[in-house]
Amino acid sequence: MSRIVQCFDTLQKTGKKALIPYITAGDPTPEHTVTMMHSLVKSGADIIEIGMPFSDPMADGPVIQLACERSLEAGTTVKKVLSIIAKFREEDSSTPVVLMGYLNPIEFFGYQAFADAAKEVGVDGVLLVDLTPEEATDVVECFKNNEIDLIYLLSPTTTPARAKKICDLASGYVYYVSVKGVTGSAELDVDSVKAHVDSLKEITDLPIGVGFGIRDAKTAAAVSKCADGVIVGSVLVNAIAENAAKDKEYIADALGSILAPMRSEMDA
Ligand SMILES: O=P(O)(O)OC[C@@H](O)[C@@H](O)c1c[nH]c2ccccc12
Repeated sequence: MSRIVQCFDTLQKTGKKALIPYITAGDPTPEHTVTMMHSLVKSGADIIEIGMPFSDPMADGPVIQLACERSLEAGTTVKKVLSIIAKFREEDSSTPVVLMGYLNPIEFFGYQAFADAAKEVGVDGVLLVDLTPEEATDVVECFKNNEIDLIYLLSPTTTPARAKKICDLASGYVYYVSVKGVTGSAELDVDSVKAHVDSLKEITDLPIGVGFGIRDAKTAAAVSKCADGVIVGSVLVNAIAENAAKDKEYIADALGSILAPMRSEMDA
């Protein structure tokens, strides 16, 4: 059983929902990330989504675009991201880690080489934003052979037929994007999310995580009532930006103080 499957299994037994924070690896520098990851776990994260910085992050709004810029500026490479995960694993062997990224840098690294290295350092899942189910086959094999879960995005505009096709390829969980648009959106309509998640539940048994536009504890709790997990990115990344000049413990605490209230409100 993969760490991700196990995680959702345990949560389900205790009636809890997954809290999945996102940060960009290497933001503001590669030296910061591991400390931040441990702080996120301490503050209630069940799974951590780590972004691999990319120069042209099409699905990201300004907050995460700038995080990618800071990270690339600080010299973060795919190799460096993998070494960050290895370092995190020295002290945490249980929290699932999902690497999120765009195909270009990974294609350059080599899909098989990347999947092998990701497995080696303890990555549990990958979310490749621009990997379409049509072109997925050989790429998918590289990850499947390494027992790495492939997380796919479903959006409000995904047709039921396509959603079914994607869910059949996916493992671990599926990621329902709550709004049309990019990361860091302001508006999320809980009723519409609930309706979409309910209809996805009819076509898949995989857990459903919901992300985009969740920035406070109240919204996190409301969304967690209608899904299996909530993903929170830009509000954390924004706190990194605001405190980028401070030391890493300070930033790690700042992240914890955003995440912890979400955890308590979700569990209340
Ligand atoms: O930032 P938000 O609105 O809280 O949404 C989470 C999101 O940032 C994270 O999951 C993510 C970062 N980059 C992405 C690109 C595509 C899909 C998802 C993502």
